[in-house]
Amino acid sequence: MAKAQPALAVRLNLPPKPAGRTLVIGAGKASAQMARAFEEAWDGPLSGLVVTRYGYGESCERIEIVEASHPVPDEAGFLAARRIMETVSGLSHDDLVVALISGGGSSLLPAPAPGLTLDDEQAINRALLASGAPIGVMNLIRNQFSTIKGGRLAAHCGPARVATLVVSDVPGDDPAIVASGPTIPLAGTRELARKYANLYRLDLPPAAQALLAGEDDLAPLPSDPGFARNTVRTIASAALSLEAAADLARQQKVEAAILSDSIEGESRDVAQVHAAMAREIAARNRPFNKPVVLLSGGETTVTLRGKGRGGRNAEFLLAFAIAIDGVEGITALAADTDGIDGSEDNAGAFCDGTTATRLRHAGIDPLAALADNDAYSAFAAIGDLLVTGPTGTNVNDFRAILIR
Ligand SMILES: O=C(O)C(=O)CO
Repeated sequence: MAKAQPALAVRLNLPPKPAGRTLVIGAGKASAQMARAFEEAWDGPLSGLVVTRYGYGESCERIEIVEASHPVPDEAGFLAARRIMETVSGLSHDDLVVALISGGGSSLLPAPAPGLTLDDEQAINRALLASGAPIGVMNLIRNQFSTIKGGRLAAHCGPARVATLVVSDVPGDDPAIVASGPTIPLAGTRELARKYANLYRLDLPPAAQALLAGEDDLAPLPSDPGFARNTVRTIASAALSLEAAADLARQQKVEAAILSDSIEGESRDVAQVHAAMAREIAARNRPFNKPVVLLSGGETTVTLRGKGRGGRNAEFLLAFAIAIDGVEGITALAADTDGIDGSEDNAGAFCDGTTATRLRHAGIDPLAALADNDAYSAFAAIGDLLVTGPTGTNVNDFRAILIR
């Protein structure tokens, strides 16, 4: 067994060792790497189970890693959620549960509420993914349909203490939203969920509609006394990744401007604003002097209208490429930091002022590709996809726009 590293333990801000057992549970695209880091840092006995996306596993010595489906849940996730609940059953006041939570956990931990099936939970996820709703709204709605989300897992751990370590991929870094907060109660009522479901015209299965039409159930509240000893620490976030990118740019003698770590909105609209800013800098040196790199993060959304392939970052970049068509001196990267942009095999893509022309030369009409939500195919055709494979972290979107 590898020797524990106290320095890493301090950096991860780990909880003190308990008098009783230490159980590690977790879910998300970064959870396997978090489990491995935890094993390296923890000086004491432990056991546990975490679930991550297919292909995102790591080899751990003492924590079992299970893989399951994302973004639409499957049977493997369903079984993992059940086993995680069993792992934290019957604990004592002296035990410690360490929850390793990162984005993606919502679909990796399906646990349908009474009256719903896994099929229903899959249908709910598909409806949410196609709706264009921001993640805060999606997860508020998901909470209504789950026996594990919204703090229900933490409630099940009682009377043990729960220490949650979070890698945040949500705009604003509210830890209760990351992975639908299995160990952190989320403020939000069924009435609010109903309103959002109507606003985003969610096509929910009948059993989910019936459940949503009913009264609030007994979801734990943030003020529940059972949570008084629990702690939550965010150990990585978009803000930190943007600051690291800015430092790197400055080392290369390029000024960096962090626009925001929490940009939300329809990808193509967000692209228009970023493109307008980049063109303004390219033409007039305002609001920043060249050379500068504009950095931003958050989570944009795509309202599906077409039948093409591609995630929100490729869609952002296709709209951006159209908006800077022919402009010199602008180069952009947009990617999902977990290594997978939506459901394809790319993290994102690159573009510049020649992209739209190169697409036309390849026989692709950029506007038609955008209308069909087919940005992946477009960038694949000209060899401008960014393919990293799973990165082991997940702090959401990353955009870098260099203006020289
Ligand atoms: O809820 C999730 O799974 C997300 O990806 C956001 O954290």
